[in-house]
Amino acid sequence: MWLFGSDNTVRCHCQLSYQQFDIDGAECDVVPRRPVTARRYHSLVALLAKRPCFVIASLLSGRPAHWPYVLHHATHTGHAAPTPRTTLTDLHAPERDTAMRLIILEDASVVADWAARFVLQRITQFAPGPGRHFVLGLPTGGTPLGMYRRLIDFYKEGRISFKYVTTFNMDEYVGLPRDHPESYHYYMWNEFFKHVDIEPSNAHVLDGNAPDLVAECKRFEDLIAAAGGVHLFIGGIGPDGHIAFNEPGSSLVSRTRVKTLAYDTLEANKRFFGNDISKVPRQALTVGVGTVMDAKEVMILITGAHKSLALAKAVEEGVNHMWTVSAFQQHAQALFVCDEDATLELRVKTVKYFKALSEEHQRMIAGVPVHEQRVLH
Ligand SMILES: O=P(O)(O)OC[C@H]1O[C@](O)(CO)[C@@H](O)[C@@H]1O
Repeated sequence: MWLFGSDNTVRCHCQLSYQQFDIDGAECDVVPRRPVTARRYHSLVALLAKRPCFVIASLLSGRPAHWPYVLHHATHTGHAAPTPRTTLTDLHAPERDTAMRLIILEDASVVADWAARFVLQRITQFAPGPGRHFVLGLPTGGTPLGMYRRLIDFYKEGRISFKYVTTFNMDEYVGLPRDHPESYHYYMWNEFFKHVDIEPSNAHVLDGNAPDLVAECKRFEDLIAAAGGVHLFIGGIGPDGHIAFNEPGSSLVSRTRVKTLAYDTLEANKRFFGNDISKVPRQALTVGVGTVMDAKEVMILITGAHKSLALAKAVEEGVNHMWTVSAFQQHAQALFVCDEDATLELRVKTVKYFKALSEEHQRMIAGVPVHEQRVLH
């Protein structure tokens, strides 16, 4: 057995490694640069037990040069060890197809409906129950409102339950009272939580009034880890391409922290504060790009012409910390779900390409088992 670990770390001896580690057959330790979650550790161990050859786990999302991998030598299973001919493509192969999918729908209401159906499918197929919670990351803002309304409809129709769902919200303003109509606590409770059967103790929103904001951010990360990580993180973006409140220039491996909001964000959000920019809180607590990247799957909702430049930067240009949502090009399972208006700055060929896949995209909300959903990118 070549794998050693504890709840918090994974370390293995291997014959193959990547980039900064010795390559060419020399045994070496591969130590992730940060702890892995207990859930990831356990699922890795489970995979090692099942797979005949070897398994690679990406432990830190981001640019390939920063991805440490755990390579499993198959000695303990009695199968052949991987050979040094393993290609970079093999090293990047995830459990399922890797795909950045752009799903282009008619308008904002169709986006809301599609997103809600996607959540319905994911939760239903996961079959949550006691001791088996589906973990959902949630956004606020105008864009996801329609999705929440559809989810409430599904709940009322008896098609979905949130009893065994744990949620983590992306962000919260600093210093805004919890009962302020623009606080994200207030928003989540009024727009969603109070209408469904979620246990309030399972619905986590950062506390922007905590006496120690840094400790609050750490507590939030710890809670996510204790929940076993996020299955599906849903996000919204700002017109400047920020995800959650990861403003332009944020680190693409950032974690939950305090952020000072950019002028563009204050401008964009003043509509919620009587169009008075001075009333918009200057700071927020936000999950980091790295926090969202850790989710198994990410769905980003983008509607309206005012987000079209951000969408183009997100999917057509390179990964760039000035458009933090572009980081999700490198996520193994990222969906950008947008309306026609948001495609205005995209190239015609980009739009045509992704629209040609729309039949496959529809399968994602049609009850087709996840493992049968192959997008031929
Ligand atoms: O959907 P809207 O109203 O454009 O708001 C999006 C905003 O919400 C956020 O998700 C903040 O919570 C940001 O990403 C963005 O500023």
